[in-house]
Amino acid sequence: MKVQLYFIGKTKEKYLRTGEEIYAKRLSHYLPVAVEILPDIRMAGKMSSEELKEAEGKLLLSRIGPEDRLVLLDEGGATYSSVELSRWMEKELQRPARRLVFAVGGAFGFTEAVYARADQQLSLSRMTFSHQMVRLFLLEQIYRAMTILRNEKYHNS
Ligand SMILES: C[S@@+](CC[C@H](N)C(=O)[O-])C[C@H]1O[C@@H](n2cnc3c(N)ncnc32)[C@H](O)[C@@H]1O
Repeated sequence: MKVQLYFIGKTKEKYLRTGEEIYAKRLSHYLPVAVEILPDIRMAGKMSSEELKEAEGKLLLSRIGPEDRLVLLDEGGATYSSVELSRWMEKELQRPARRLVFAVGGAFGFTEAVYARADQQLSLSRMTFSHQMVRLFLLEQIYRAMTILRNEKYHNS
């Protein structure tokens, strides 16, 4: 099954972009994976945080098909150890869904409409990270999960 990641707006920091590219490339050796950066909303500076969130949410939902499995990255979501995440991935990849879609929210998170469409929420920690850092952490954790499933050396504990 194809794995799709949606990130809202360009990653501004080069050190994070470089890391994302490295892990997306590594991951592509294990899975058909695509990362799409949803374009920054025009006139965002003139919008309230609610308006911006609404516009970002509509853009994200326009990309999601009825047969997609949508997993939102959210600090309030389910937490797993890396080994548990690998087992979770294994199960997810066996589902009949068209794509396994991970979405990282913008700076203000997701709207209720996006939460309502989601099939699951996944937390990387109870702590809040910047939306741009989460992208790199997510890619690294999916990559780590795939190496665990293949019994490869990357994961050491
Ligand atoms: C700065 S956070 C927004 C936090 C804010 N509490 C909210 O949801 O309204 C931006 C995005 O980063 C992601 N994020 C931040 N910390 C995370 C964590 N610990 N686990 C999973 N995703 C996280 C989520 O996708 C979130 O929507």
